[in-house]
Amino acid sequence: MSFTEQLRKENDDIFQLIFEHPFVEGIGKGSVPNEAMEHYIKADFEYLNAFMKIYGIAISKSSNRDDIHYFFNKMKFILDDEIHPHHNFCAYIGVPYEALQGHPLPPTADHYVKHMMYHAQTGTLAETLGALLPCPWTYQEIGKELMKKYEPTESHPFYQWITFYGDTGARNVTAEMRERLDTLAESSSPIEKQHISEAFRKSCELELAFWEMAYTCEEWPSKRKVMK
Ligand SMILES: Cc1ncc(CN)c(N)n1
Repeated sequence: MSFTEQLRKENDDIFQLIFEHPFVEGIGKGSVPNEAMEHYIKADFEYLNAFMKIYGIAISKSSNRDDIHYFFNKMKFILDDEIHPHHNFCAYIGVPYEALQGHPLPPTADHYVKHMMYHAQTGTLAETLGALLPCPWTYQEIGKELMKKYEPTESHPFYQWITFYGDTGARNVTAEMRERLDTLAESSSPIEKQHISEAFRKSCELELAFWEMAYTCEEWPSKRKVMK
């Protein structure tokens, strides 16, 4: 079993909880409360901005052009392609995308991006990938699960979102990241592998928490607007 297969197996409990989450199930059924969706897009736009900055940190840790090229392409994927699922959600709630950009992150999303930043700043490239991998992997599996369970057609309100993550483009993002991490893990020490596993599990937890954050429209306790 490869290192990332092992990670997937150890964290299957969280993957199953994600598939069952009411926000995710709502995408499959074609009905999610507008406020939850708006909360999700606001947080996810800024989350993906932070994700690209972490790719930037990963570039600074890269030792060859192949790695630099890889992270550069993944950044492009977020900029050019991953806006489509956001547009799908915006169309559903009838709010312009621009109105949902530039908002401060709610606590859970804030925690998630800082968790990834921490591993990127203090850990190796492999540890950084361990913290990043649940992002593409959980969504790719959500897309696959929803396609299998709901067999959406073009008239489904979230057809674009589901097919985007269930289709080959998103599958490749996960496969390529797994391949890189598996290669790096081959020369990682047991303690480094431990750090990668911990970073991976916490990111899985935070993926689940992100859906809950959006579904419950989580705010900072004081309700006062926080600075970005
Ligand atoms: C929080 C989160 N996790 C994952 C993805 C899919 N890249 C996303 N857009 N947002």
